[in-house]
Amino acid sequence: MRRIFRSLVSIEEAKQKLEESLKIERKVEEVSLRSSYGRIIAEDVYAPIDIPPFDRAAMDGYAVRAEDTFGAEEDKPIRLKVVGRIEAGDKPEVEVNKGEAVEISTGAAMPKGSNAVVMVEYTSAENGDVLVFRPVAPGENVIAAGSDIMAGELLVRKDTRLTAREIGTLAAVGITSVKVYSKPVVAVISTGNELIDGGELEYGKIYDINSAMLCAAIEENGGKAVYLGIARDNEEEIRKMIEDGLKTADIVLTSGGTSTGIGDMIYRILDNLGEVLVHGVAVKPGKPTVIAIANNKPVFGLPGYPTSAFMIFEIFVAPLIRRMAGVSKEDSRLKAKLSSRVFSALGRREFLPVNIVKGEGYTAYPVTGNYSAAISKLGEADGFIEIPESRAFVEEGEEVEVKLFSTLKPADLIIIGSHCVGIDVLLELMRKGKPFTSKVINVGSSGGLAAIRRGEADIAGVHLLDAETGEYNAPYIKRYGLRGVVLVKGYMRDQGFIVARGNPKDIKGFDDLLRDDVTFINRNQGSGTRILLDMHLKKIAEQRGVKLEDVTAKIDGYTIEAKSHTAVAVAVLMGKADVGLGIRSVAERYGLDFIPVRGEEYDFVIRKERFEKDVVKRFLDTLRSEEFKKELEKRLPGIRAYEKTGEIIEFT
Ligand SMILES: Nc1nc2c(c(=O)[nH]1)N[C@H]1C(S)=C(S)[C@@H](COP(=O)(O)OP(=O)(O)OC[C@H]3O[C@@H](n4cnc5c(N)ncnc54)[C@H](O)[C@@H]3O)O[C@H]1N2
Ligand code: MOO
Repeated sequence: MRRIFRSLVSIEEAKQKLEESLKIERKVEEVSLRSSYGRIIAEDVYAPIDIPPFDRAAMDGYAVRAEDTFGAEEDKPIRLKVVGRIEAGDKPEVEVNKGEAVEISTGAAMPKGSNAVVMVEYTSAENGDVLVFRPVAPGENVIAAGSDIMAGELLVRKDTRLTAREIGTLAAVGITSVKVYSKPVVAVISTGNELIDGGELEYGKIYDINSAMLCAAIEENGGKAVYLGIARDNEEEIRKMIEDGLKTADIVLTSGGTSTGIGDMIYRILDNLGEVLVHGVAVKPGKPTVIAIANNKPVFGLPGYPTSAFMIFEIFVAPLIRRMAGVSKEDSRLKAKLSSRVFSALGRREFLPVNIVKGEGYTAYPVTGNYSAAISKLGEADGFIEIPESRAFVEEGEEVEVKLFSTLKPADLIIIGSHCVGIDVLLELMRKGKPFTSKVINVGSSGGLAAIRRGEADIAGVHLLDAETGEYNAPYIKRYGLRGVVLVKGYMRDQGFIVARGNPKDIKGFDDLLRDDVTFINRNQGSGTRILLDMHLKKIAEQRGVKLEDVTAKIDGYTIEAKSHTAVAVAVLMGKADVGLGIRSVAERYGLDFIPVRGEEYDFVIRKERFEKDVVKRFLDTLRSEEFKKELEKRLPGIRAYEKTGEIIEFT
């Protein structure tokens, strides 16, 4: 029988159960000081000796009795008898008596009787004597014993993370090894027949994401990751790997196989090996989480979806590793306004990854789409917001608290708008100069214009076709009432029909879409490609003297909407459709044929005052460069610079 989650527990309940069943031990080990960087010291360390251990000369010169030099002047030097010489490292055998001096070098131990050093610059050697031209005060140019560190002083406090500075201090007092907390060992197992670890990707297979990601997250939090491999969806194999993990590790993590499907068996295995504390948490993402105790060790069955696995790791596993490793972490949070309304699952607390952009205050851009399955969304995010169980949505503009993954580093260049691979090439060329950081947020053309209005984006990439005039972008800037901005003409993207290789259905134009033997795949409403299609269909309707609906009704597949150019190409590749509209570069990537319809003008909107930014200037220079033009030709067929590229239209 399939197991349906009996009842979801809240995050707090799950943590409580884990807390009650776990005895957290912090193990300690001794490591050499030289290899202790970044470790957490497990003891208070007191200085066993004074540093410096003896009075020592701070300058090259002569060790003297300060009193003997009183009254010395440039034209009335005092003569002292030189009775010896001490180098750094020597044990001083001589003594300085009244009227005597000892030649001394920086770092050498001061001889008995002396209490100051006259710098060599203010002396002159003469027949075994030295003439002193300036007086010194007692203690001058001498570093007193214990003045740096006094024996018995606390040097480094327990639980401190050792950096170069602490390590230097410990080295000063002769410490060569330190007690540090052992890194908790965390075993990582991926499960799933579909997973492979590099190599050629057969259809149906995917590369293992979770193990590499989790191993890094373990190290980030102060643990030691041990990767055990990929277990097939086979109860025996998974159980053996978990048992191996339990033998060597303090914590065992699996990912995948936690849910209720046919291949999902982690629950059963852990139920046999130990005690399952939690099966199902009221959280999104990460609902099908399993937490168990086996051999007195915690075992976490993380969900298979990468973002789900990561968030559950952050919520439950990371704090546990840090406690065992003695690592502390400041939560860093900030308040931001939400860029657009988001819907959330009632009854589950949602941890929604967001991207932070600074305009007037901070704006949080939620990642879009099915983010629990999409790893790249997590890579782009700066942190996440928590949406309570009781909320079905959070409104655009509402203030939210963002918990940051790490310190927020504002990017030098922020581009928000419609996605285009041409931008990636442009940024790559810009990077040949001075290094800079950039953030590209893909929220569609209209989202880009909104970000320009709010002052969040330096640059917005847009391709909005005005159905009335057939003109790109400029009509929309007017319609949006944007002022103080410029439209920089970008490049052309060839739009056309994507068809199977050899064009077996002989598609020549829009009329062919109405044929009975042709199946079409459409794009989503609001996309530029869809507007282009409907513009042409309207023309056909006018020519034939019928309504637009009569034309669209004749197209098999008009109501089937793909969300991206790539999705259109894949539908054609798999034979689900004969034809779709999209850009040439995607058709070529999939080895499909392409019949051009028209060029789409992809442009950039920039606030005028941002032209003062160096990176914005460089962006423009690169856009207009011959190199960019060539690089586009070489790498992105169907995206091309043209005579208008770099032209500027002002909107005042
Ligand atoms: N009928 C139901 N189906 C699903 C439910 C449900 O409640 N009822 N829950 C969904 C939710 S929510 C999640 S989250 C996932 C979690 O499922 P599993 O933990 O059983 O994981 P799998 O099915 O094995 O994998 C899910 C997904 O992730 C991919 N995956 C797995 N491991 C890796 C890895 N190491 N690297 C990259 N990708 C990985 C896997 O191929 C699947 O695509 O279940 C939903 N289904
Ligand atoms: O719980 Mo699943 O992790 O929503 O995607």
